[in-house]
Amino acid sequence: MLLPRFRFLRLVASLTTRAFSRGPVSLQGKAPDMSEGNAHLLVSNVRNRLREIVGASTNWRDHQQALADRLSLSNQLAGSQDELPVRRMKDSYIEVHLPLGTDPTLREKYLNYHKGVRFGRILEDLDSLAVLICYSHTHNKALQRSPLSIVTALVDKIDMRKQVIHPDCDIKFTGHVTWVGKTSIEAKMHMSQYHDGAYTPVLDATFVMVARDPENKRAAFVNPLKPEGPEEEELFQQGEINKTRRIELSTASLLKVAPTAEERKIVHSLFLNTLDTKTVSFRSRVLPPNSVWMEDAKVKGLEICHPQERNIFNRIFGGFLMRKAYELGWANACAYGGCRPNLVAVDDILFQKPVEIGSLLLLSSQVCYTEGNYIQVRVHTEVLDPLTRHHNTTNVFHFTFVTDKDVPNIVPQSYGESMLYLDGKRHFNQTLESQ
Ligand SMILES: CCCCCCCCCC(=O)SCCNC(=O)CCNC(=O)[C@H](O)C(C)(C)COP(=O)(O)OP(=O)(O)OC[C@H]1O[C@@H](n2cnc3c(N)ncnc32)[C@H](O)[C@@H]1OP(=O)(O)O
Repeated sequence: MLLPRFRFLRLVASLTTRAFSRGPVSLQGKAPDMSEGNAHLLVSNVRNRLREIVGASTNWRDHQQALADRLSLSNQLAGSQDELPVRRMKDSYIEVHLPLGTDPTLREKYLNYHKGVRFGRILEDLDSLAVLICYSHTHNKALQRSPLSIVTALVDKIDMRKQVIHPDCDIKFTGHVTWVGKTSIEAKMHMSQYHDGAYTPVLDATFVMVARDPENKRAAFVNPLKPEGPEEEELFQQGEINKTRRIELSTASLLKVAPTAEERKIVHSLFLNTLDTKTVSFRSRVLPPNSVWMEDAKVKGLEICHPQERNIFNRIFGGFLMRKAYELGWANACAYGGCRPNLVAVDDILFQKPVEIGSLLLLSSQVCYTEGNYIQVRVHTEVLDPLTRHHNTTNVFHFTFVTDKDVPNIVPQSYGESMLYLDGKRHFNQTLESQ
């Protein structure tokens, strides 16, 4: 059962996102200008299109040569943002189809055991689409290849509008650039599914991508964006607000500053609830009824990063990392709740460092916060250097799941776990607010 407030917020959100769901808001129902040939593109063609844009190798044995070829594009980078032509939102608008209803072979790739759609696959598609949107925004007709390496920096938010994605109905993705900084781009995407004679919204996603030089070493300028009309102005302003919010959240991170007074009270109350009243000891702890120690709500995994999962810049594809993290997080939520959870939101996926091909990637998922029938899961990934045994964090993922019945309360024991709990609570509250 959904929390009453949550249900109300979802309704508000579906009204506010309706304008976006029609495509770039300034188009007023007219077909977008598809001068770059992105009309009626199939998801299966997106990656090939990306390979063409950057000149990526299709065989691993050629990747060194492809990298060397890209190096020569460095002199095509703009020296400043002012040198680049201004773009409109409709310049980057794309519409991409995933014909699950009409292509049974494709369906097999997306089908899960429970006759639903593998959400991890959708995450991969969204990541590729976000990159294509950014290349459409930065497209320069005079150049055969783009000198820019566009990478995923952040999945700001993915809000589910529907919990069921049918495996046998066609899917449509639309999206475009909504905000631009100097070297970063915000892209919003919308996914809908054809069911009962009409396309209905399934999810809204906001990604932040960063442009780098051909070697993926330094940031590179991107074309400015000019919003047209009040609705595009609003989307652009929202992009500014999102940027400020991200800076504020990062400043207030529990990794940097102490919890607020309110949060300290929560932690202390959790601590008091676990004290053994029979002993006068801070050490003796008792698990309250219908609760699980945080320590017992982890699932871990390992991926060996093979060349097959590389992106167009010969690093591990961000979508692959998201799929693996999502599936681990889902499995953890499933084991924790004792039933099949549904995804409510993906929030604040940070791509801190690229993952090199050949890396040993350790994934660790933790149920970090629960409330009623909601489970907040954090997945942390790090690369292990087997020679030096050094660990390096590459990504942090946050997923909110809902189940049909209330789940046990998660209880932190150590101070570190309490911070994870508070961080999970912050993400959960943010999810509720944005719905
Ligand atoms: C062939 C089949 C595959 C086809 C699909 C292709 C898909 C390709 C997409 C990918 O797979 S990318 C792989 C996953 N992503 C990564 O590996 C990125 C890993 N992270 C990094 O490399 C760096 O953290 C990153 C480049 C994102 C940022 O580096 P820095 O922190 O040094 O950035 P810098 O300080 O130079 O700032 C550059 C811009 O990024 C912005 N930025 C940095 N971190 C950010 C963040 N976390 N959130 C939002 N914006 C951020 C920053 O504000 C600034 O924007 P503006 O110039 O517009 O002001």
